[in-house]
Formats: sequence, structure tokens, C-alpha cells
Amino acid sequence: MRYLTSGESHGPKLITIIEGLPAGMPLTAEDINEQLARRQKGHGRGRRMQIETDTAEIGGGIRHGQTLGSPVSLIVENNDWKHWTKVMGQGPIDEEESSEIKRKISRPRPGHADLNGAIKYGHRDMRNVLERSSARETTVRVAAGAAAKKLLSLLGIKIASHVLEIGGVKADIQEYPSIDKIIELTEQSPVRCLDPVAEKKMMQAIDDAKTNGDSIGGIVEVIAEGMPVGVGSYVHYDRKLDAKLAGAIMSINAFKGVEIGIGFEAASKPGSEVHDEIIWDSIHGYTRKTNRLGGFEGGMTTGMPVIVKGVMKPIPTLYKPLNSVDIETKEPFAASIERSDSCAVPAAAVVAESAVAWELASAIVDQFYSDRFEGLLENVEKHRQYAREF
Ligand SMILES: Cc1cc2nc3c(=O)[nH]c(=O)nc-3n(C[C@H](O)[C@H](O)[C@H](O)COP(=O)(O)O)c2cc1C
Ligand SMILES: C=C(O[C@@H]1CC(C(=O)O)=C[C@@H](OP(=O)(O)O)[C@H]1O)C(=O)O
Repeated sequence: MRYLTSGESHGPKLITIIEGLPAGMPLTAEDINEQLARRQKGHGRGRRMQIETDTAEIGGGIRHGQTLGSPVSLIVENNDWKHWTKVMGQGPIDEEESSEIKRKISRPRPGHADLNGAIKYGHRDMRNVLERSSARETTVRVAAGAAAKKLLSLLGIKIASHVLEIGGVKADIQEYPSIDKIIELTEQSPVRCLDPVAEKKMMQAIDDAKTNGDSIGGIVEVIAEGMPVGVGSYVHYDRKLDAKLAGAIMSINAFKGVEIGIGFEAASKPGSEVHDEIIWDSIHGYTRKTNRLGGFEGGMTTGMPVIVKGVMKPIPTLYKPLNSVDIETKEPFAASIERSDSCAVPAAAVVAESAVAWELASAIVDQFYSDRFEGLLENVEKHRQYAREF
């Protein structure tokens, strides 16, 4: 499967075209909208999220609540567009227009895409860069991820995400609840955190950062349960599914690190405390006593829960801006201030969940291919039975 997205942050709309979903799979606008609404929540977001009520219009590929096998297109309108029709106008610029509309952004923000993007594409107005480098684009990535989540759920694969850390405040989770409980609890938490004590401290850390004109990052975790064993492959570097997941997490705006299972902790532990012992019973077949390797061995799923963490850096736009250089005058200046979030880690957890869902669904469609959803389901079930009896 593959998808592309188009659209600028303050342009008229965002669009994704998804190719490769099997025909006959139930999928509705409600399935997509539920996920879009989750991405909009979270303590620490700026005013933009009050302007938007992200909902998807289906442009094609679905009839009577089922996929047709043709490309699925999803369109999300930017409510904010009505405030930007002149600045983001698509026709040639009218010389009579006010200077505000022609005002160029020439002070790049350290940590954003502004300067590198301007040099790369030759834009003297860095609005031409920030409009597309903005994480507004993650709206339609979540829309594509919602289709992937639907496919996974119909195959009995559940996926959840939660926030482990914000601005140095760590969640203390002694024992993980069931995946259904994680889904339920994170929906009730303003920072998508499973530890109510840490939740309050995280909110305070976000408020403090905002008051100080600063921003903070954090760590999110995605968990997927019910993946069949042996998805992905060890035979080629580009077929390793753990590598694809790492790439997907790193592709999210502001993500700077990924771990699968215990990840970096493995460096300081002996093998006996890293590898998961193999056990067998007649109902489940082969499983592992522990899951420190996060559901992967040899680039393939083990059948244990897939566990992926991602590190998000603090948001680069600061109300107390860092020093930068004006590209017109070459003079040092404080960087431009664009309206901004002070922390978007809770929203980014939903984006990470979508990114992981997409890669898992894509790998399943590749490996158990059928043009029909029923055929895919049959192939996955046959494989599950084969693996249990192996
Ligand atoms: C959900 C989400 C919301 C974000 N909101 C902002 C924001 O309001 N202001 C900002 O400067 N960056 C924000 N970012 C981060 C930037 O988009 C990101 O830092 C930028 O695209 C540069 O990419 P890089 O950090 O991966 O190098 C956000 C990221 C995510 C995932
Ligand atoms: C619009 C979204 O996030 C935006 C991501 C973003 C950035 O630079 O990445 C900058 C801000 O844009 P604006 O200046 O319009 O407020 C965020 O609000 C969104 O998540 O839907």
C-alpha cells in the first residue's frame, strides 16, 4: 500500500490518496473522523486547534460503506483558510495588494525547516517552506492511518498509544493494563498518560513552559497486539519491518529517536536479561516468557505485542525566540514568531499510532495479499493456524 498527501497548513484543504486497500473492506467517514478528533486533543496545543474541527470528506474509492479496490481519497478542509485567502492566494500576486500580503518571512526559526528549505528550493519568502513543513500535514497522515487501523482491527489486531514522558516528567507504570484499558484511560487523560500523578506534573510542566515562552518535548509509546508471527523478513535490509517502523516514527515532525522494546537499555544489559525465552503450549503454539525485544526478532514479528517508542523534541517556535539571522540583511535577529503549540506530545502519540498502524497494515497486505478483503482475512487466519500447529 502507499499514500501521498498534498496541502499547505493555511491553504484550502489537505488531501491524501491511498492505494492498495483491498476491495470489500468496511470503511466509513466516521472511522476516519474518530481518529482525526483524537489528534486534535491534548494539553499544550495553541489556538489553531480551536479553529479547526477536522473531518474527512471521502473523494472516491468507497461505496455504501465499503472500499472498492480503487484509490481512496480523503479531503480535510482547513477552517483557518478563510483568514488566509489573500496571503495564501493561488493566483499571481496583484501589485496593487497591500504590503501585508507581500510581506516576506526572512527570519528563520532555529529547529524548524525554514532555512534549509529556503536554500534548497530557492524561496526568499520562508512562508513557502513553513506552510508545508508544518505538522498540519499530520492530519491527513492520521486519516490514512485510520484506514490502516480499521484494516488491522478487522483482522483482530489492536493498537494503542500513550505518553511516557513530557519535559522530564516520567510516567510511573508498575504494571501495564490491558490494551482496551489503555485505549479507554488515555482518552480520558488531557496528556494521554496512564499515570494520574505524572499527568498533573506534565500539565504543570507544559503550563510553565508556556509562561516562560518556551516549549517541551517527550516520549510516546505505541503498542500493537495480535500481529501474526513472521510478518516482515530477514532476507533483505528493506524488508525488515522493525526498520520500516523506525523510519515511520522518524518521519513525524520533531521526532528525533526511536526504540523497539527496551531499545537503548539493551546496550548495558547482559544477553540473559535482553532476549526473551521461548515457550510453547498447545493453544497458542510458540510465545515468549517476556517481551523485552518489543515483538521483533530478525526484522520479523514474533507474535508478541509490537512495542515502539518515539522521542519528540521541544517545538521549535518559541514566544521567547532564539537568535537567528535575517536572510535579507544578514543581521542577527530574534527568529520570527508564528502562532505555536507549547507542547504537542499527546497529539504526536496519535500520529505515531497512525504511522505504526500504516506500516503494520501495509506489511500484512504485502504478505497475505488478496484483491478482496475476505481473501486477505482468510489468508491471515490460515497463517495463524499454520503457525500455531508448527
Ligand atoms: C502534532 C505536532 C504539532 C506541532 N506543532 C508545532 C508548532 O505549533 N510549532 C512549531 O514550531 N512546530 C511544531 N511541530 C514541530 C515541527 O513541525 C517540526 O519541528 C518541523 O517540521 C521541523 O522538523 P524536524 O523537527 O523533524 O526537524 C509540531 C509537530 C507535531 C508532530
Ligand atoms: C495546525 C496544526 O499544527 C500546527 C503545526 C505547526 C508546525 O509548525 O508544525 C505550527 C502551528 O500552526 P499554526 O501557526 O497554524 O497554528 C500548529 O498549529 C495541526 O496539528 O493541525
